[in-house]
Amino acid sequence: MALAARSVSEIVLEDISMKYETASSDVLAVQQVSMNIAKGEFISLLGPSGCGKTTLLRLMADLLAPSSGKLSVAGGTAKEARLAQKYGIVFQSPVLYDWRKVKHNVTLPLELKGVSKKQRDKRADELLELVGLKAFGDKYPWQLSGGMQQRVSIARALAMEPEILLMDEPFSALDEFSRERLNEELLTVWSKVGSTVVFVTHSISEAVFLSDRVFVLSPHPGRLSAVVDIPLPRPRNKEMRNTPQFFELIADIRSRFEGV
Ligand SMILES: Nc1ncnc2c1ncn2[C@@H]1O[C@H](COP(=O)(O)OP(=O)(O)OP(=O)(O)O)[C@@H](O)[C@H]1O
Repeated sequence: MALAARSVSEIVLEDISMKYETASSDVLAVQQVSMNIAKGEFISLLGPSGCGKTTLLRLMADLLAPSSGKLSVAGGTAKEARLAQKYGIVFQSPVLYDWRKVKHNVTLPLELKGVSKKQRDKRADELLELVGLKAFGDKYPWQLSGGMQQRVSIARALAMEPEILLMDEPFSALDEFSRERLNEELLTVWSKVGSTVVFVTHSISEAVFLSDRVFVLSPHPGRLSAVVDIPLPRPRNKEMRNTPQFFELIADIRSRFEGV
C-alpha cells in the first residue's frame, strides 16, 4: 500500500501495556506500545522470542484485555470488532478437524452461522481455488502436507470475508522452500481480498518480503523499538529476494536488533 493511501485507521494502539499476573510473579509482556495500522495495510510484528508479539496479536483480537492503554479496531472496541466477526485468525499450527473433509473444514464458520449448504459449497470452491487447493476439497487434512494444511487454515480464516486477518507465525513450521512459496501465495490472496493483515514472525526476510511496514519489537519488557517502511514495489515476486534493495532492508532491520 502506498504511503499516501494510509488514510483510514483500522487498528490503533495507544500506550498499551500488558502485565500477566501469575501466582509466582508478574510478567510485563508489553510496555507502552503505540501503533496505528491502516485499513488494507499489511504489517508484520517482528522480534525475538518473548518480545510480546503473540500478546499484541491476542490483544488486537480481543482474546486478552490490556492492563492499561487504549485500543480501537475499525473505529470501535476490539470486542465490537470480534462480535461483528471482523477477524480471521490463522495460528502457528493448522487447527483442522481430521474427520472433516478439507472443504468442510473451510466452511465450518459458515455452517455455524447457518449459511445454506448450496452457498457453503459455492464458497468452499471459491476459497479453495483462491489458495490453490481446488482439487483437494474432498480429501481429509491428514492426506495433505503441512503447507497445504496451512493453506486450508487460511481459506477457513477467509470464509467470513474478514476485514482483519491476524496471523501468528503461520509458516514457521515449514521448510524454507514451502515457506517462500506460501509467502508469495499469501500476497496473491491478500491482493484479492484486501483485508488488513497483522503477521507475526521471527524471520526478518519474511517480514520484509510481505509487509508495507515492519514493527520491530524488543524483549523484556516487549517494546516497540522501530517502525520500518518497506518501499518494495507491489506486486512482489521471488526475484525481488535477490535485489540489493531487499538485502539493504534486511541489513537495516538486523542492525536494529544489535545490542538488544
Ligand atoms: N499466559 C501467560 N502468563 C504469564 N506470562 C505469559 C503468558 N503468556 C505470555 N507470557 C510471557 O509474556 C512474554 C511475552 O510472551 P509472548 O508469547 O507474547 O511473546 P512472543 O514474542 O510471541 O514469543 P514467541 O516468539 O516465543 O512466541 C514472555 O515473557 C512470556 O513468557
